[in-house]
Amino acid sequence: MALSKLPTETQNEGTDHGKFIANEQNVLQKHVAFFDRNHDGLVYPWETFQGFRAIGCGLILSTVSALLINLALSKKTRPGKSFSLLFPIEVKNINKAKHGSDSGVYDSEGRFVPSKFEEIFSKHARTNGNAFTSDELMAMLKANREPKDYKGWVAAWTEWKILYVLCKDEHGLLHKETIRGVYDGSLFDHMEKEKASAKKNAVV
Ligand code: HEM
Ligand SMILES: [Ca+2]
Repeated sequence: MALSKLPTETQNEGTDHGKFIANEQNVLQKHVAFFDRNHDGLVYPWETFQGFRAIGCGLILSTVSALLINLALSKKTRPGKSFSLLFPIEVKNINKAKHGSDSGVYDSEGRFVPSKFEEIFSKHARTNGNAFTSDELMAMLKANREPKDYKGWVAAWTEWKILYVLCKDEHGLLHKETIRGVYDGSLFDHMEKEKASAKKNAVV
């Protein structure tokens, strides 16, 4: 076998005329690619901010999230590279930014693990089966906690809490299909379109 094209070297390097294309297998790349607003494979803090604004988050949440996410993840996704004051996140290495105390639905390569996805509902969505109440979500977070992994606890709590606040229905339920969409990032596109059309209707 020719060594010049090892799959591990090429699998995350998709580009089309200079545009970064997320790897189909690495679903975590798709989760993050929404925030790479100009598709160059890097998410800068202002792009994280723009992405949060595009899905309807307020100024304060968008600003604080952009600063914290880029400060926390930039170095991890730039192995071997020196510190950058612009705090870019490299989408192709996003699996290196995984933290502890997560659900395990993304594996260490950023792939989506269907059995883990089903497991979070069979174990924790006790009332409805296909949706979480707020209490069930908190119970899941607690169950996922690894001892003394305080950073992981905060990261997981923040991810799930923001998702819950943004996407719960009128009965306070967070649905399975919504959660599926957050894993592959399609939820963000959907929210952006909804927000844009709501704005358009408000103007007309
Ligand atoms: C409103 C925006 C966002 C929401 C609601 C959100 C929500 C989530 C959720 C629910 C998970 C799954 C955690 C688990 O399986 O336990 C997750 C994982 C992850 N997210 Fe986001 N996310 C958002 C934005 C971002 C951004 C901007 C980045 C980075 C640029 C990012 C990077 C990650 C990473 C690296 C993981 C994997 C964590 C792990 O499995 O250890 N997310 N996110
Ligand atoms: Ca970018």
